[in-house]
Amino acid sequence: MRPMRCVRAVLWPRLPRPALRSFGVQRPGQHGDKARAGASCKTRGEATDAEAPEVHNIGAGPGAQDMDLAAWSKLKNSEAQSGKRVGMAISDSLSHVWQQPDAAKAAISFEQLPGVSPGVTAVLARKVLSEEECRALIAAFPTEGQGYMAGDRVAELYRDRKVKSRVLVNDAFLASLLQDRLGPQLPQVLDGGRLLQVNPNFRLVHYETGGRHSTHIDGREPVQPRRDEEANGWVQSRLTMQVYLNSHGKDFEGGEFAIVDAEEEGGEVRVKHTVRPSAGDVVLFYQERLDPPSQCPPYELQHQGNDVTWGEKFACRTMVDYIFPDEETARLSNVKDDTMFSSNGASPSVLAIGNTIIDTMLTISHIPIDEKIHVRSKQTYVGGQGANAAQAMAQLGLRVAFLTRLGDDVEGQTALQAYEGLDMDLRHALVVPGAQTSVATVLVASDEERHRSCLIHDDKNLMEACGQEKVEAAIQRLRSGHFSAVYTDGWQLDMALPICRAAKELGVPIVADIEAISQKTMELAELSTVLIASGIYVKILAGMPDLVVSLQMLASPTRTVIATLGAKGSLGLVGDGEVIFVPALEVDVQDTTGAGDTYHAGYAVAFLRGQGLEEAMTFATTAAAAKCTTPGPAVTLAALQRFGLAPS
Ligand SMILES: O=C(O)CCC(=O)C(=O)O
Ligand SMILES: [Fe+2]
Repeated sequence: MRPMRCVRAVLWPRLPRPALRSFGVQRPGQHGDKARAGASCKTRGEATDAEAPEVHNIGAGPGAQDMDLAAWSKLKNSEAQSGKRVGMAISDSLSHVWQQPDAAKAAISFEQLPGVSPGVTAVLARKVLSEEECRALIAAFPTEGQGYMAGDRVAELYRDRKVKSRVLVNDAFLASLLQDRLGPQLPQVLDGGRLLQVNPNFRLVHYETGGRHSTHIDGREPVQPRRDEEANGWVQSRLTMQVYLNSHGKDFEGGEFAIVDAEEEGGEVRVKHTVRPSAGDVVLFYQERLDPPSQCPPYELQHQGNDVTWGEKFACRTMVDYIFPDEETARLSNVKDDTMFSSNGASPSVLAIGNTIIDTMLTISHIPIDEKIHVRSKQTYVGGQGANAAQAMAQLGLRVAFLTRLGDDVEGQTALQAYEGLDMDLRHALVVPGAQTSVATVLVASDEERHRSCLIHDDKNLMEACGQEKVEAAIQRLRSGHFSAVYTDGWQLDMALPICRAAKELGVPIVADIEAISQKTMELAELSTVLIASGIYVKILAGMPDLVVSLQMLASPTRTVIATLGAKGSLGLVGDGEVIFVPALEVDVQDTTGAGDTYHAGYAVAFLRGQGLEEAMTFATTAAAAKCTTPGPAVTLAALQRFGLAPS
């Protein structure tokens, strides 16, 4: 067994890096001669070609005979490093066609693309540009001059594409227009970098019948992060923005954007999903990764532009650049990128599933038996494990949709009002006619014994009410990319499990609590991306007496496991890394009710912000401490503010 470290340093497990993923250099056998024949899987960096060889005098490319790849990469990179702009702008003379920003944004719809490996996210945005805008852009395609490359020259330089022409343009207006329209969809933070810009260097592509772009993965640009002195950071792209300017079925047949799986160079290409593009559609997806855990499926999006079988297809492509604090951060990828796109706002959206229980806390002198006593104080709170976590996540700035069972009684109304006050999305709440909302009466004795007794009432009619419709609706929204994560408190599993199964299939992370052992909770543990449970349940789930061994058994490269240990703190592990211990904070404790649920909420928030294990555990610990300083089961905004976790 590895020794446990009391850690302040390990943020992410040190997984072996596959040799070919070492950064920014030639990847032998992938760009080389062998790859030249036909469709090639993992021709990484293939699309890393912001500079036109002709324009910048780079006399060869990965498809050319007269220069080896290392030389080609070096040249290309030195060009990209210089930040040179290529070609001219095409939107200059088109001011009359652009739509009003609000109307343009209102027309856009988003869907998450299926068929991607877990860990990859690809989003299709429809109607980002209007047909008129697209027509104008096509009409403005240069047919000669700087940045223009005819098809035969493209074929010489790039073995994987057959086009009529390809033109590089530098169009800052078009870039800012796209950034504005897609703004909230673009992850603000990715791999520890901040969104910088939609790159103004576009490649316009004109395919005619027989044209194609065969299987590849889009590379980052520049190949090596570029130092930006002014912004005091390192710049590199992370996302591809593929824009379609005319329509399948109308202007051309074939030519679909296909997400594929190709195990080997020249091997069988399995199509996982195809998009029939229409004018104005944009596909956004994560580019090449450099450090996925070796055990995981490929994280990059292998894709192709299918053969155009009739007509002419027009598309243009650019990328989205991020700025990183240092070169090393810029080089790495973060395995949690499945959280990167949110559908309608800058902050990620979480689907929380779990219990609502209206808690009434009665402070009394002692626990009465066969006697009548007066209550000193009475306070009612909206609690329940799921509710505590959901309310804390909302206070911490996430958009929370809450799937919970409520009766149509006064208590149900109280809960709904509290959730509405936090701006939660309540369309998934299941309000059961004639049923009673779960309630708990907590007796808190102020005598020396300090006994606490809890009386819970769950209405059978409530708990057994069929949630099928709500579950189906939630899954549908999950499929359309609406949620960045699912949180479950481990209860109401008749509804939570089907949703978690769908989330797992889609690669949406699942943060789960487990407080009971059953077939269902064991399945939940298996599905979870982040499993946080009290130490005792971690041991029972692993079937091991030792907590560290239990963590090691349950954790994997794709599953983080955290054991909470009350006032002691928490232990966490991901993959085969080192066990992290974060001690609890010492605070003036008023009430520990809901501290665990608040820890879950804090972890989910930090996780969605892309924080590593220790950082996220520290955040969660602080949130739990903030909770302990206030009475009631749900943390208040004021307490979070006092601990610096929410803006004042
Ligand atoms: O034209 C298409 O549909 C795909 C093009 C593409 O993948 C690329 O330019 O990198
Ligand atoms: Fe591509």
